[in-house]
Amino acid sequence: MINARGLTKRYGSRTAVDGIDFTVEPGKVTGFLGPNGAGKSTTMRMIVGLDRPTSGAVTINGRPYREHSAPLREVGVLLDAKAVHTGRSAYKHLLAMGATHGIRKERVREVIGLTGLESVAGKRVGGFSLGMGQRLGIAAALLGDPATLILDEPVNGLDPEGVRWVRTLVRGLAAEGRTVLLSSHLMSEMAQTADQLIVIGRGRIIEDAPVEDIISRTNGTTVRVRTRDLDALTALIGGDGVTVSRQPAGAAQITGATPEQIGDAAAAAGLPLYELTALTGSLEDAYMTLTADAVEYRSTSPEEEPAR
Ligand SMILES: Nc1ncnc2c1ncn2[C@@H]1O[C@H](COP(=O)(O)OP(=O)(O)OP(=O)(O)O)[C@@H](O)[C@H]1O
Repeated sequence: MINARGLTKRYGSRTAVDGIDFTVEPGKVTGFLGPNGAGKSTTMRMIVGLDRPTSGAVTINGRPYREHSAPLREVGVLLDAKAVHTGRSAYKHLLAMGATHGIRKERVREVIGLTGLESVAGKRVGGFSLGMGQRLGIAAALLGDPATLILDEPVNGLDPEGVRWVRTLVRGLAAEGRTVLLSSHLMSEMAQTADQLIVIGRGRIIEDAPVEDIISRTNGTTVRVRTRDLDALTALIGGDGVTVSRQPAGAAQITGATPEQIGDAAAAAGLPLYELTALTGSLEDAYMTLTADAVEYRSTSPEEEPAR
C-alpha cells in the first residue's frame, strides 16, 4: 500500500506536485496518468526517496522508502530504464544489484527467465535495444520479489508481444495481492491493464476512481438498441432528457436512459429487443476531456493557428 498525504514538491517558484493525497491499494493495478509535465515522475521519485518532498509525506507499507531496511525486497522500481549504462552483462548487473540484499544466483536466473532475457543475459547492457533495456529494468524491479511495484512507462519501446507480456505480468502480480502503480501515455493499453486510475494535471489530482467509473462518468453512456418497433420503444422510454437518434436497420442510439431502464421497459411491454449495448466511449476520450485544462504543451491544428 502506498499512501501520500499533502505531498508537495516545488522547484524554485515552480510547483511540480501540489499537495496531493492518494492511496494505492494492494491487489489492483493502479494507473497513473497525466499530460507531460503533470508531475507523475516527480511523484514516483518522491515515493522511492529519490526526491525529497517540500512538504507532506508518502509511505510504502506504513514507512517512507528510506526507512525500509531492505528496499529491493519491499518495492520494485522501474523509473528510467535508459539510466543503466554499463559494460556489465545483464546477468552480472542483476547479480551485483541482488548482492546488496543477499539475493542469490537462482533468483537472478529466475527473473532473467521471467523477462525473456535468457538469450542476451551474457551480453553487455550498454548495447541493449530500448525494448531489452525495458525488460532488464523490469527484471531488476522483480529481483527482490517485492510486494509493491512502481513502474514508470514500462511498455515504452516494447513491441506488441512485449506490451502484451507486461500487461499479463502486471495483472498477474496484482492478482497475487501485490500493489502495482504504473504510468503510461498509451490510453488503450492503460484501459486494458489498470483497475484504478489516478489522473494528475498541473501537480493536482483530477480523478482517482475505477477505470470504468471514470470512462462512464466522463463520457456519459449512449445505448445502442435494435428492435422491430422503434416508435413503440420511443414511446415507452421517451421523456425529459432522453434522446433517440435513429440509425439504419431498426437500430437507434439512445442517451439519457440506462440499458436497465430500456430493457425493463421493453420487457414489461412485451417488445423484443434484438440488441442492447452500452457504448461508453474510450479511455482516451475521457482522458482528453479530463485533462483539457491541464495540458501545457498543446499542438494546434491548422485551422486553430493564428492568422499571420
Ligand atoms: N529537477 C527539476 N528541476 C526543475 N523542475 C523540474 C525538475 N524535475 C521536474 N521539474 C518540473 O516539474 C514538473 C513536473 O515534471 P514531471 O517530470 O514530474 O512530469 P511528468 O508528469 O512525469 O511528465 P512526462 O509525462 O513528460 O514524463 C514539470 O514542469 C517539470 O519541468
